[in-house]
Amino acid sequence: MMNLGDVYGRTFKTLRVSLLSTCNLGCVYCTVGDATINVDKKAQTPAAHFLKSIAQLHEQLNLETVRFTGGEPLLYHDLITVVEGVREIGIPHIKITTNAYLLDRMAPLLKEAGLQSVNVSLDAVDEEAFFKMSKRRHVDRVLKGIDTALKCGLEVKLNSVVLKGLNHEQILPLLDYAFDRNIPIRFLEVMAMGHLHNQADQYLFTQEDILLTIASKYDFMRLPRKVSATANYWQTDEGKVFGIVANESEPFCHDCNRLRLDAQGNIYGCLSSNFPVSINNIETEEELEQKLKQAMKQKQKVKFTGSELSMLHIGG
Ligand SMILES: Nc1nc2c(ncn2[C@@H]2O[C@H](COP(=O)(O)OP(=O)(O)OP(=O)(O)O)[C@@H](O)[C@H]2O)c(=O)[nH]1
Ligand SMILES: C[S@@+](CC[C@H](N)C(=O)[O-])C[C@H]1O[C@@H](n2cnc3c(N)ncnc32)[C@H](O)[C@@H]1O
Ligand code: SF4
Ligand code: SF4
Repeated sequence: MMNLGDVYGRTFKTLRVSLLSTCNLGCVYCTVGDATINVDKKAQTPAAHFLKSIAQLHEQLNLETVRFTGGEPLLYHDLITVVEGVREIGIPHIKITTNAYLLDRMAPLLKEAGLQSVNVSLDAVDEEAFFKMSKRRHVDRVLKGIDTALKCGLEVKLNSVVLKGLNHEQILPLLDYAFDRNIPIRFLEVMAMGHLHNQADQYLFTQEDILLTIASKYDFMRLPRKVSATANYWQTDEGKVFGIVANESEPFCHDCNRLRLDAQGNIYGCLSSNFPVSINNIETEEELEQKLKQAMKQKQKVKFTGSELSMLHIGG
């Protein structure tokens, strides 16, 4: 095991695994979304490839968390095998970020396989607003998936991207939906990438805008930020907690502990890096250490603005 750290003392403790790069929704702000499903399972990376890389990385880094993402991870053909595999490797926290369109069917199987936590991306509870954001009908499918996940005993959190003029009026309905069910919710500032990368300023609803909206209904105070967290959190006078991932107005690169692995066997030290570092065919610890050092150099300097990310590829 190696002690990898950069000049800011950052290490890799959370591995985000992009299982595939296709999706069944077409979120207007996303690099992935075009509402097409790649049904060719043979084109997807075999579970064994992911598990080999994850085991090698864990051996070097003593990972605390694996988070599956994509694309849409619930479309990955062998998800149960990779979740079970990660449990066997011994990584303590196994999580997923998903649009939950297929979660109703998958939640019990995932729980059984060892998954603990689900971040559900939900930008609206209203059907028309959901369609505007995701280009898909049937928000009820997502809501049913959330109910099933909760019933199975999975921890659930919500992620809601806010776009000015498209869904900002959903902030309070989303908040009330989450508060009623005691589900933590985080609002996400849009990052300047994907289809909107040139127009992100026009759609950006900032942390401050979000707080002003919530202040029209609730009184709240800020909570101390947890180390390496993506979100800032507040607590209302009634004891309900909500968060904001303020990628644009309050970047959180200074204690970032995340490493990304894609379906081609490449690692990236930063979500915004466009430079793949392949760990395919790595056999020795020394070789992997060199690759990890290369990836660590990709982390953003402590100050960055989301607009610097425009044009770059980002996989969840
Ligand atoms: N800039 C940046 N954004 C990130 C990073 N990790 C996640 N995000 C963004 O944060 C939002 C929420 O991502 P999630 O997949 O729920 O991950 P998370 O916030 O780390 O999840 P928790 O562990 O539950 O806090 C998404 O918009 C991600 O793109 C990161 O390392 N850097
Ligand atoms: C890329 S998605 C992949 C996982 C899954 N398909 C989902 O939507 O949860 C991961 C997270 O990134 C967020 N995201 C995607 N594009 C974004 C953008 N331009 N700005 C902010 N967040 C974004 C999504 O809302 C989601 O919460
Ligand atoms: S945010 Fe997630 S659900 Fe929406 S298009 Fe992107 S990958 Fe698909
Ligand atoms: S932009 Fe890069 S360095 Fe900054 S928090 Fe995200 S992954 Fe970490």
